[in-house]
Amino acid sequence: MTLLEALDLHVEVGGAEVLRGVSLGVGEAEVHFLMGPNAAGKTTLLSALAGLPRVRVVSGRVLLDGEDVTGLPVVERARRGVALAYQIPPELVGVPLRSLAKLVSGRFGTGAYVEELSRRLRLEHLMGRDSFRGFSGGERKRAELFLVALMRPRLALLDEPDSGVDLDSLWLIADALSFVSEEFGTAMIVVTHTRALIEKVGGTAAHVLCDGRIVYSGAPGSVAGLVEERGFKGLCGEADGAR
Ligand SMILES: Nc1ncnc2c1ncn2[C@@H]1O[C@H](COP(=O)(O)OP(=O)(O)OP(=O)(O)O)[C@@H](O)[C@H]1O
Repeated sequence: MTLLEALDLHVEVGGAEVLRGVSLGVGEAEVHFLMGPNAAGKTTLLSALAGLPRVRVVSGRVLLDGEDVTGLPVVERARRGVALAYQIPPELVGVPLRSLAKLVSGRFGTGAYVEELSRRLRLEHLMGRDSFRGFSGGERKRAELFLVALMRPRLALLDEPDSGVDLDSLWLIADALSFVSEEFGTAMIVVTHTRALIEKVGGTAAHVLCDGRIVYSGAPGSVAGLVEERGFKGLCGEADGAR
């Protein structure tokens, strides 16, 4: 059965329509990439799927395991295995990363993976420091992915897990995404602008969102190649012309 289905979603943020009819299906353990120009609505889509109150679903539905969860709050969706990683994680003063990892892994039964994941993401030297406090951009992104992975979600919604990271961190993040997908069978929607990440992870499909609509979907490598070749301007412009 399809794990997650978005059906003709129309979503408003701050009174303006941002998503204008998005439909998307994600099966168990599938990895989907979401690409698109700035302000296309990628974060808004993840927020709507997670159930964040900052966005308002005007029409359309979100189904989880075939059940309509459109009206369910974020905690209820989290209980059903949906985890959302923000673009900018908050600093937690007085809470070392090790304690946070212990708390999360204890709750989700993933204690056996703390060491392996912290090693894969090269976080060992940060485990004693306050979570996210003074972390570099790359360290933040790696630490956040670490915590989301420890939740062993059924569906991870990852908003630019590679933003601002150097090439070494990019490979670590790609490796961790593949590991989590294979080891936990976690399905993912990953927002990214990075072709190298998509090619390294592989995955099921990539989608291009332009001005609140998905205009292209296909095999991850070929969609990423198309984006590089024609640019969002070309792709989004073409879709506009076809309407
Ligand atoms: N609170 C708000 N009030 C009004 N407009 C908003 C609000 N939050 C977001 N928007 C608008 O919604 C649109 C989509 O934003 P969103 O963050 O979803 O884009 P995105 O595709 O994730 O962009 P980026 O690649 O830059 O992260 C933007 O035009 C943004 O300015």
